[in-house]
Amino acid sequence: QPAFGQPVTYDYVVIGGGTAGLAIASRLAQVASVAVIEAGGFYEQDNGNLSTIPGYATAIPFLDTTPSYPRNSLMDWDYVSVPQTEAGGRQIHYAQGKTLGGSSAINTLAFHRATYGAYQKWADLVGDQSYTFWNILPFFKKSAFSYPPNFPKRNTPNATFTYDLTAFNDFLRGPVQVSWAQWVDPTITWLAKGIRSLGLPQSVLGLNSGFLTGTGAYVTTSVDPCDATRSSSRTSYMEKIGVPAGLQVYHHTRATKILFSSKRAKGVQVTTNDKSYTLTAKREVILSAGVFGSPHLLLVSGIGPAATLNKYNIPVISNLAGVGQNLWDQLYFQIINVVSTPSGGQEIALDPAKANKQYYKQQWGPLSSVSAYISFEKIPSTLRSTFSRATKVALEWFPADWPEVEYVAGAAAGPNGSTLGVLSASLTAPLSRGSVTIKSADPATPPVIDLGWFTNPADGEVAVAGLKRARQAFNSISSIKVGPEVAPGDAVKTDAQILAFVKNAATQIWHAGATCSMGKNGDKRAVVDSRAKVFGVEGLRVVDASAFPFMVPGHPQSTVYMLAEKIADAIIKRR
Ligand SMILES: Cc1cc2nc3c(=O)[nH]c(=O)nc-3n(C[C@H](O)[C@H](O)[C@H](O)COP(=O)(O)OP(=O)(O)OC[C@H]3O[C@@H](n4cnc5c(N)ncnc54)[C@H](O)[C@@H]3O)c2cc1C
Repeated sequence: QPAFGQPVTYDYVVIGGGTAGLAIASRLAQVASVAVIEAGGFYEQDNGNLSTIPGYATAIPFLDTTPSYPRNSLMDWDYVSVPQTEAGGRQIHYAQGKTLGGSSAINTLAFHRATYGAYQKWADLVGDQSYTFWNILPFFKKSAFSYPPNFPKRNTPNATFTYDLTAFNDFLRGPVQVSWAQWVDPTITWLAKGIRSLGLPQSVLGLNSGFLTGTGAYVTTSVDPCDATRSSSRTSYMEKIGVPAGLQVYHHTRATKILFSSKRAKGVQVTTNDKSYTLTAKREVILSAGVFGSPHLLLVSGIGPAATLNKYNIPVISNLAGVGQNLWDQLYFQIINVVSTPSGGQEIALDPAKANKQYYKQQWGPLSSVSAYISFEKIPSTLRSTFSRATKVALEWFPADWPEVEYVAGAAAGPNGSTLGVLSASLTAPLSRGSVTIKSADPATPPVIDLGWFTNPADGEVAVAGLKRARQAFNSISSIKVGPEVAPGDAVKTDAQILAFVKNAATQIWHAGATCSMGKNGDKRAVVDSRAKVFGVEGLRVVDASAFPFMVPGHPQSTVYMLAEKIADAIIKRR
């Protein structure tokens, strides 16, 4: 690191050493000098095994979504939303990784791609056909390497599958390590059977070939199968492929303002240990601070709706109405039953020493795995017929292969050594929109986050149908159910009761995006063009989940990596 506080100049200054930030920085640093500014540090120190060991991915305490969550401010931004008026007035703690690796260091590791239709929609919306599935496939392949399943080690004959050998280009050996769980939770195999009973067969290709709707599969995960540890953007882009010579990482350093000379981004004001200094960018500033951090930093730097900027006496650099708007989020709710089948959570709770031994000696057992089975569908006609006309019309915006609901089969330790079977549903075509704005010009004041949950009544209608389908799936395997339903509970029967339940119980699945949406010039939601360049200024791009034009169906991390690779390639080739 250069002498502290010295003005330093780089070709590129990347704000945020998260999922997208480290990926794009690592590629650019092979041909140029690059500074990465990251507010957090090293997750092995600040979150220990909770981040590293796959089996703990869903057990990180600060993923609690209530405002009284146990804090770990070394790792998390401590974002809490405004009360969600249509979701029981609840305030939601929305965890976001603050560490090298960003949210890829705390996420739940599911790794798959969206659909042909979704990426075609992206291409059409932004007016750039380089975003179709076939055109972005090379960047998916460049970012991630997939190992074939290890069936002998998996040793679960009722959880075998076929997959698409061509989905990953093993020859390119992308840095993110992707694999199928080497240990399968027995309860999940039962729940998978329940989901299949809905008429959603197991896919022969898996979930990385552009097809999701109407099928399901054991999902690939961002886990390195060689040592059964999390593959984050840091272990992959900074360690697996080596730290490129041109890369300088400023960790524990916060970006407080993007600096402009006239309309050109020329650097970033940063703070380390309360000391402020400037990093100058000869070519570009790249903003990768995430779905909440990126719009927040744009706003305090003078890019956003003029009315908001004027209110806080922030000089307007670019009047862009879309900054912080168009927040997409996927709501998530669960059917929970005590079940008679064994589970990983139960095994860990009953005999932690055995689970530890299996993990450390064999890289196997419940701690080695997040072995979810995931399925997607459009709500079938029998339930769809109950939708209002407005909901049916609104859902027509989504392409034919874009699912409306995702089902995830999971399991957890229950009370007194029991197992809880968890079948969740989440809305993959949400129609409510939230926003991110500011209440102060001071970058240290947290942004105002309104998730907008259930503000479009269509989401309530789809959620009711989704919950009924998940319950139907669970009831098809009633032989493993023990006692009454734990959640929502047998008393929750009518549509009105189910709606009240989901509004009060739904949480995020942490897939927020699109707050600095990509789009065509003139589109009032658009903040960046298809090359991720911010409208109205020079030398500034936004590259992260905030720059998506919408949240893709399913789990987005593979698409975040793809976008980082695509924009890095465009910058390097000057396209
Ligand atoms: C709990 C959780 C579970 C999830 N599960 C899954 C899953 O199973 N599968 C999946 O595909 N996706 C999952 N996701 C979503 C996925 O991880 C995110 O969409 C993705 O990681 C976002 O990448 P990003 O680059 O946009 O932001 P991030 O990875 O969050 O990176 C933003 C970075 O910017 C830094 N930063 C922000 N502001 C500043 C500043 N002012 N100065 C310096 N640094 C700053 C942050 O500290 C962070 O490191 C999950 C997310 C979470 C939080």
